[in-house]
Amino acid sequence: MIEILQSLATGSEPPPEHWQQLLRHELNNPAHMAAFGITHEQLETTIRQRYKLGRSLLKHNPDLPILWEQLPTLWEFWLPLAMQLSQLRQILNRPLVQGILGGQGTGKTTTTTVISRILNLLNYQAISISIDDLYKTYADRQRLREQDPRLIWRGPPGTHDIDIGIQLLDQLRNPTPGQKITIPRFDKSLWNGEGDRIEPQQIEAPDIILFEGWFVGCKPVEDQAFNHPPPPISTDSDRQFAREINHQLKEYLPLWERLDRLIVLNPVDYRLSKQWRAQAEQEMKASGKSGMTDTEINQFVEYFWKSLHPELFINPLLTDSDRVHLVVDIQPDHSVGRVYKPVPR
Ligand SMILES: Nc1ncnc2c1ncn2[C@@H]1O[C@H](COP(=O)(O)OP(=O)(O)OP(=O)(O)O)[C@@H](O)[C@H]1O
Ligand SMILES: O=C(O)[C@H](O)CO
Repeated sequence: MIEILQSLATGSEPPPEHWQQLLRHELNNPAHMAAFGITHEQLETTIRQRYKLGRSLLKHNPDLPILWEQLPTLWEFWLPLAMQLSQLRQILNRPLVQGILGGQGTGKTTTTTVISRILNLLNYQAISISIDDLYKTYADRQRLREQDPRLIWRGPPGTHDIDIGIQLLDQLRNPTPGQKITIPRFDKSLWNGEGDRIEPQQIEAPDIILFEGWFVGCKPVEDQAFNHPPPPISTDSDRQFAREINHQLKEYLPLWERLDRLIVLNPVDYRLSKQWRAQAEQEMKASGKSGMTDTEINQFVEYFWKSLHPELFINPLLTDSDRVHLVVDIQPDHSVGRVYKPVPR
């Protein structure tokens, strides 16, 4: 399969046996076909279109080496998702908001970058917005920390400006003709890594909005979930903090109501976030920037788990076919594993 996909980069027409292999590969994965709404009748056309699109993407985006490094992910996930979004956008009479939920380092930024490039080739304008863009300003978070010293870092529910997010999604979903839309932006490197809001971006209304974040679409859970929570929620004060954050999460539901669809990037083990974060910090240090120490990384990632634990808040979504349209398993090397529609339990 990988050799066939490598031919995407060469420009020569694949021989008939390669087409047959691509078709068989898809037919052998009915869950994948169902997830992207590919019927047997459309199979051949879809595969040929996907191939053509992949080839054009590689040709026009030499600055994105990840495309060559991750050809199977491109074939199994990014190309079919972008094709599906363009079809859905065509049916919907307004801009489409795609939510993308994934823990730290699951590949949200990479995914939204690649999907936007593919959508461009399909003549759709896409914009990526992160829940991080809604963080309160540095000054506001300083004040928040004075009131509640447990909020040592940005991140948990309570540290975002939800009203700005609601107004933003409303404007993006129903723009008036010619309207310019102001997108808030956040720079994580300011104030010694604490981050602050920066000059917003002004854009024309896009066709598709990719709204990503580490708890996008998560719902509050029953209070009893905190009676015997998973580690690192271990002390009484951890349990108390987790309960309060769970309560805060209610405030975010109006934001999630404005999503048309939700995808979950689901690491095969949520603890991989630590390893991925450590890799990212090492890369930052290698490029001459300052990065966190291993102890700091552990504390940072555990703070997120103590706020909204993936086992409590993400696992229930994996079988929630009403709210989640696609689950994508992410393997330790970042490549995709299974891609499927949740099956109700
Ligand atoms: N499919 C992939 N194949 C290989 N590497 C990948 C893939 N997706 C992401 N990565 C790498 O993993 C790291 C984290 O990816 P990315 O920044 O996209 O994740 P994220 O979910 O946005 O992270 P964060 O929560 O920290 O913002 C990056 O170094 C990126 O290059
Ligand atoms: O850096 C952050 O704020 C967290 O990783 C969430 O994206």
